[in-house]
Amino acid sequence: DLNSDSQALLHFASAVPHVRKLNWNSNASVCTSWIGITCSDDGTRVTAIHLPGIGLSGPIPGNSIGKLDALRVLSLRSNYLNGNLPPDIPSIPSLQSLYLQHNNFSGMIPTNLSAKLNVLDLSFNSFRGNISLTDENLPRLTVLNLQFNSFSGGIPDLNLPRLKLLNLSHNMLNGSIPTTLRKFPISSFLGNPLLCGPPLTDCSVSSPSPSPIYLPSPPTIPTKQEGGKSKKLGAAAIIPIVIGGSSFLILLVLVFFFCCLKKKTSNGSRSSKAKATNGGRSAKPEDFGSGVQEAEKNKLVFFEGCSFNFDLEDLLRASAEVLGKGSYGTAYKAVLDEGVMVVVKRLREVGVAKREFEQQMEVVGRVGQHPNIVPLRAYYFSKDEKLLVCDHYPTGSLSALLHGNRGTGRVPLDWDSRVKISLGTAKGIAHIHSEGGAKFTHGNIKASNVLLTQDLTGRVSDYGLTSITNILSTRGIGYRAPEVIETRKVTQKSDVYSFGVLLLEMLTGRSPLKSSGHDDVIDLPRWVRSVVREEWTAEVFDPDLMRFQNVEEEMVQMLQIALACVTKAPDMRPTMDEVVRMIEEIRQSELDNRPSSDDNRSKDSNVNTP
Ligand SMILES: Nc1ncnc2c1ncn2[C@@H]1O[C@H](COP(=O)(O)OP(=O)(O)OP(=O)(O)O)[C@@H](O)[C@H]1O
Repeated sequence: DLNSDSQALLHFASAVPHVRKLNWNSNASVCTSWIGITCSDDGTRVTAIHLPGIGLSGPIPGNSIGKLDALRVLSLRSNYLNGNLPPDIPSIPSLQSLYLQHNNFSGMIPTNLSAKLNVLDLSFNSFRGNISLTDENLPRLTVLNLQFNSFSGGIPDLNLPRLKLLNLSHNMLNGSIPTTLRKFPISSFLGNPLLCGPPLTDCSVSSPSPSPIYLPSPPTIPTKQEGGKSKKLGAAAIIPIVIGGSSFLILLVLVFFFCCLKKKTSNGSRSSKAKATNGGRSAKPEDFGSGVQEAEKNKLVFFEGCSFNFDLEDLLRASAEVLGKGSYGTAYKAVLDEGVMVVVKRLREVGVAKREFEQQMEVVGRVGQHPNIVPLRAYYFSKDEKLLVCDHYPTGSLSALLHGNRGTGRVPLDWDSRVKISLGTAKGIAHIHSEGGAKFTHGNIKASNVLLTQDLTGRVSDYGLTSITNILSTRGIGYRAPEVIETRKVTQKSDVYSFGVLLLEMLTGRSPLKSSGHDDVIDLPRWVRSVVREEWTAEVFDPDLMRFQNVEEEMVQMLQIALACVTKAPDMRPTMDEVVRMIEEIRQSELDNRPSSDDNRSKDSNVNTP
């Protein structure tokens, strides 16, 4: 009964030290006031325990939680629990979901498991021995996550018809992957150098090459304070910088004079045709057509499949509004005669010749054919003007949705939408990386470059511009990987870092850029790591997210992914394909275990959720 449940819980709380004090006391109601406890509808039994990241440490005593024989969900993930898992816990007959990831449990998995288990997540622990699971004892299993442990031996031939998500990666498993499990993706098995067979390399190949291993830093494990030291430059480095800098300045002044002179003499140029407004004011000096010469020779180049029916003349006649000034140039919203809205980006400082520009546009056009990418519709190149044309997205960017309109009527972006946008964005970047070739990067991943469709699908914009403009966005500095700050070279791994910062932004609700200017930058990864080090992970999350129930587990999983992406060493970061798979796993378990996150749900309506 409820009394014996509360006695067992008090025994657990007194035996297991915890940093964050639990408010469990025998005088208060277990069901309505004890933190982390959910009861059955009639309030007679404890059905779920959610105690993620509260600094629980040491072993769990037997005869404590194991006595809660109406328990359906147990989530003790992201603590410091260690020792063997008491066998009476996974064998609780009613247990459906067991989340113990990111602790330091060791020993073997107990053999007697609840036949009702639906989710078993023991990942990121030190469990060892064989994976002693059988079909018979787990007929309902849909999620099995054992990644990052020390399991050894062969994988049992599990025929689990309901299993949707399997992750055995990064263990010490060997032998051939059973045929029943070969339908799972390669990511389910990576990081087991002695494992072979589809989807890994064929077993006939003598020694399968070890797959790359990256170790995401678990949020509750303290890491060393990051060195904030700045390197001093020696004279040998300063002299070329000074000489280079001065020559560049002189060149700039000359170019400026030349441009002024040229402008004065080019009367009657097309610029007079363009009507541009900026919040109702004329924005003549900013007209995106002012550099267009000999329009008949340099027509707009449309990409294949583009259904737009306008030409350069129409574009230059359109009324335009400045959307914003970015590092690569100014973006205008242009309304064409038929009411069609497009965005014209006027590039500045294009550092390549026409041929190279066209080649890059070919790649950009090809890469843009994906549901999570803003396709480029057309471009224009002449000596004095370079324009890119794409669709206008009235819903705006992720940045606007997260940080804009902080007033009272504001509707915060809910968790499910954030997961959907993150997954879409990750897929878009992964596509850019695979379709564009190993050297092709986005180079400027940030929340204002993730545009949203009406149904909140994330689409990545502004890709592939770093190589033609030779500009590193100063506005994106808070998203920039540490190695890019040193080398000024963007890579696919630096895109992964920037995406990690974007995930942190989405989780914390904090922007890595302060609106007051680009010098004022928050180092989000450093801030998050420091809060996590203080052992209270929940503090990092956006207060707007805290009102959605039963999403903490997913938020912590997403935080793990973000922290893996912002690992300092580029090689240790996952690839974007891996990131997509990791987010999909969250999405999948979310779909399997939880109705959508709306704030009206009753506390007990989804006890199957961590
Ligand atoms: N196609 C579009 N539809 C709607 N809004 C857009 C579109 N393209 C850009 N924007 C918005 O216009 C503003 C200016 O965009 P722009 O890309 O020029 O600069 P940025 O993203 O702030 O910086 P950067 O040049 O470093 O990418 C941003 O707020 C961006 O979200």
